[in-house]
Amino acid sequence: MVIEKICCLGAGYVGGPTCSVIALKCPDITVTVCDKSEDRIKQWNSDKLPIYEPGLDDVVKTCRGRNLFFSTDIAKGIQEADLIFISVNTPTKIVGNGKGRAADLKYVESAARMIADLATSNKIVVEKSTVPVKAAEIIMKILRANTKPGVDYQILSNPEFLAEGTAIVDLIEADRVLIGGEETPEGQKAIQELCWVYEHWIPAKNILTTNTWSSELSKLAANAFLAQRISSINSLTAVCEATGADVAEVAKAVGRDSRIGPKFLEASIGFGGSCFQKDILNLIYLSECLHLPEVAAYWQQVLSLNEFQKTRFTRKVIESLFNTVTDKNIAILGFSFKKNTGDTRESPAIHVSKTLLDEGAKLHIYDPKVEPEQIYYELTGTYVKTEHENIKKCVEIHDTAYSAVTGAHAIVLCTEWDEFKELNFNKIYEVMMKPAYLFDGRKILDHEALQRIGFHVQTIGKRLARTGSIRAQGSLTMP
Ligand SMILES: NC(=O)c1ccc[n+]([C@@H]2O[C@H](COP(=O)([O-])OP(=O)(O)OC[C@H]3O[C@@H](n4cnc5c(N)ncnc54)[C@H](O)[C@@H]3O)[C@@H](O)[C@H]2O)c1
Ligand SMILES: O=c1ccn([C@@H]2O[C@H](COP(=O)(O)OP(=O)(O)O[C@H]3O[C@H](CO)[C@@H](O)[C@H](O)[C@H]3O)[C@@H](O)[C@H]2O)c(=O)[nH]1
Repeated sequence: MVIEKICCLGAGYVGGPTCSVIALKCPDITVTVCDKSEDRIKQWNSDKLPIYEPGLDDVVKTCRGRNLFFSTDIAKGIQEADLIFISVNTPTKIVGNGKGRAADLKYVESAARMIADLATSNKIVVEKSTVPVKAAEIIMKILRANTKPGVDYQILSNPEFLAEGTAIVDLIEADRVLIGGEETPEGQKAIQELCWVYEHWIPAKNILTTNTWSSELSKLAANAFLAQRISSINSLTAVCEATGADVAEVAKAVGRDSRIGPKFLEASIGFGGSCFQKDILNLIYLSECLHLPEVAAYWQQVLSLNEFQKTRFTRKVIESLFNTVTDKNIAILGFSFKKNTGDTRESPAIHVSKTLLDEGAKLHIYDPKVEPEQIYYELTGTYVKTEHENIKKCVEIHDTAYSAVTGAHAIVLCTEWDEFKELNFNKIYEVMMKPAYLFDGRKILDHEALQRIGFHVQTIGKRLARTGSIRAQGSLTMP
């Protein structure tokens, strides 16, 4: 089979950018991205795309209407396609068996059932969503139990490794593409067909093929390893603050060992995003189901350390502000889980903001890409506007960082947006309450320069020397 038409179920952070890049690099293939959400598809077809991702607008503008289409007509998409990506969400279960840990596969299952109902010709079905090991078996069972005469399915696993904020570059210059399939001649043929799609721009040596279960597990393993590095360096921040070591210096020295490498060793207030926690919980649940409590406990510690880090940082803020933030104005700079995305899922800024609100603070939040409604949603758990009225009494969303910090007792920097490095802190110091506190949760500012201006500065993994101009009002170190 030559792949002429691809359909993708799920027009989210993965389906949208991935298929846009496939359309860009494969002008001979027609790509249709389908979603059951009319609103989302309307946005993909508008000038304001539903997600912010550097470079995405240009790719979509080049291909949309040419060989890239966004549609709610799932039936047509499925029927016409030779190959179907399943890129639906796989959140952590919130009820029932395995709640709080297992992945909820209801959207994957419903996508498989739609394909089974609607397909009238052979399909290669590709699991792109992140799933527990053996999830492809569920898709296989549903499809093969409902096969119509003359329709044959091959199921592949092709996990996605893009990171938000760098998705387009990650897709175009992928370190590797991973494709798992059945160890049968038909399975191997399907793998080769998907390889052919990627070979339009990915060197063949960077396309790894495995069996289905290795592919599924590799995705969980990659995220677990990445998150483990962050928890490892974050665990040392507490040691640095207590001893006078500087975590940036430690990370540099450790990362120079070519066996360890320098990437993903940035200490922070903790990792966020929709993937790390969810996928490690998934791995923990899998380990428990396989009666491997030691393995489960090992990965659980990566998550526990992350919670500890978020709590430790927030406690530091409160303790420094004389152990009370009641009625104090706190400016929160950055609300997304990392720079260059408007995504707030599991953002550490949510933990910081909720804790400060519980302690009675008034928050002034600024983020260059997160919509106010999204911030209110994260703080209330609902998009119902009338339910936001209460929180609006203590949370104000600002259009600029300067407006957010005016009259603030403290600034808490939660996301490493580049524009925060360019702020005029002399001007900011003037408009803040005194003593003026600044907590840099991302280690991106020039702390010595801030101290010279007069700020009381605290950061992660480094005990800052008190300069002459500083009259320390709170404890500078964590217990
Ligand atoms: N966000 C990332 O950076 C990232 C990276 C790699 C892998 N992943 C994985 O990819 C998957 C998708 O993640 P995401 O962030 O794109 O999720 P998302 O929530 O942004 O998008 C999922 C979309 O699927 C749609 N959908 C659900 N069921 C559907 C159905 N039956 N038919 C059509 N559309 C349907 C939803 O309406 C939603 O728009 C998850 O498994 C995630 O773990 C995410
Ligand atoms: O040294 C670091 C690197 C990252 N982070 C934080 O870790 C979180 C996740 O960052 P990142 O991994 O860059 O973004 P994600 O979009 O969550 O991407 C991860 O999760 C995706 C979904 O599975 C995978 O595809 C990617 O490969 C994997 O990097 C963010 O809060 C970052 O601020 C740190 O604190 N220190």
